[in-house]
Order: sequence, then structure tokens, then C-alpha cells
Amino acid sequence: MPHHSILKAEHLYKMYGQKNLNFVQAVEDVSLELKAGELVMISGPNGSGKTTLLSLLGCMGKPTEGTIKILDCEVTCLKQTELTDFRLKNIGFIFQTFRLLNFLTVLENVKLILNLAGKSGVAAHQRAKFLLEELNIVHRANFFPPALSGGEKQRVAIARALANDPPLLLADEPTGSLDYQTGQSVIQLLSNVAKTHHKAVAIVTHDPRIEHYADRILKMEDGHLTTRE
Ligand SMILES: Nc1ncnc2c1ncn2[C@@H]1O[C@H](COP(=O)(O)OP(=O)(O)OP(=O)(O)O)[C@@H](O)[C@H]1O
Repeated sequence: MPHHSILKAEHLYKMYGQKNLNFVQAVEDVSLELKAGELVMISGPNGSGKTTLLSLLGCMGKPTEGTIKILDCEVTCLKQTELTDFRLKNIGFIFQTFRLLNFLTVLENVKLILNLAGKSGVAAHQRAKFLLEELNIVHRANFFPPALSGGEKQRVAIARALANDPPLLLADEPTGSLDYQTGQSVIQLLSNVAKTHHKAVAIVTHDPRIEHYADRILKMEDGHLTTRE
């Protein structure tokens, strides 16, 4: 069962462009809450604002209006430098295209996130190894990403997202580049992560298989959430 609140967004708006000039209201009056231990799916047609909403929740972009609280921090009030540090420690991101660094090994990709958060040496090495073991990909620790399959890359990306033990995981079409079976196992993994690691996991996706694992399904249309919280 879901537990305490991890994220609370209230009356979010995001406008691109300027009024009367290539103006797009991508997110309009969205309020939602994400709790520890739950997997929430955000679905909706192309252009309905899903990715924009996810980027606001992940503090990658500032809302035009509205507030976001993650744990006890009002993130919409943080300065850019504070936000970078906050994101590193509190939010794990998973993308359709994995976004691994091809010139680093699998182990180094995970260690880098730990290093950026101030953890280094043996502790960082052991933590990265532990996560790769947990995600069943430790046998590829010294490989470079281009040598991995899509499913293997996504496992590494999930290990990296978990590196600093963030309470919030955000995934944008995490199965979009994977075949059916691999996609299925990645979804199971994310569901497991929500339950066993007590993370709040939000997934933007068109993949109907995720519905089965979702504790809640939020639907977007024209920038609005059509399912009320
Ligand atoms: N950087 C940007 N500048 C201007 N308009 C943008 C920008 N990013 C997104 N938009 C517009 O905002 C609206 C919402 O886009 P968004 O990518 O959030 O939708 P989506 O639901 O994720 O779509 P898809 O399912 O196709 O990925 C669209 O009309 C899009 O064209």
C-alpha cells in the first residue's frame, strides 16, 4: 500500500512561447500527489503535455505558475544551482533512449552519479556493484553501453537512477525502444522498485501493459489531467 507523500504539485501551468506569439499552453492547472511505494502511469494522446508535466515534476523546467513540493522542500523556490544538487539526490530519471554515456563502462556510468553527489572511492564502487547485482546486470559491469542490448541498457539506466537512493523515480516511455518481452521485464522491475524500495514511480507511456502494474492511471488531454485526484 502507498505510504507517505513524496511529491505534491498544485495548480501547475506551463506555457511555451509568449502570449499571442507561437503560444502553447502545454500544462494547464494540474494538481497531483505521488506517494512512496506507488507506481503511477501518466497516459494520453501525442502532444497532450505528458513529457512537459514529467519535466516539471523532475525540476527540469520551471512551471509558469504553480508549486511543487518534494518531501519537505518547496522546489519551485530553489535557485538553479540548488536545483541541480536537489535533483541529483532526490530524483532518478529513466528515458526511452537510456542516455548512458558510451565512453564509460556500465560500472562507471553508475559510479558517476554517485561521484557527482559526493560519494567516491570504495563506498561508491560497492554501491554501484550492489545495484548492478540487484538488477541482474553485474556480468556486464566492464562493458561499454554500445555492446549491450536495449533491455540491458535499460537495466543499467535503472541502476543509475537508483544510485543515490532518491525517493522519486520518473520514467519517460521506458519501454518505447524495447521489444515486447524485454519491455515486460522492465515494467516488472520498475513495479518491484516501487514496492520493495518504497519509491514513488511515475511513468509517462503509451504502453498499455503498464496499466496492469499501475496503482493509478492519470490521463492527460490538452494539458489537463482528465482523471481527478
Ligand atoms: N520546448 C517547447 N517549445 C514549444 N512548444 C513545446 C515545447 N515542448 C513541447 N511543446 C508543445 O507542448 C505541447 C505538449 O508537448 P509534450 O511533449 O509535453 O506532449 P506529450 O504528451 O509528451 O507528447 P508525445 O506523446 O508526442 O511525446 C505540444 O503541443 C508541444 O508541441
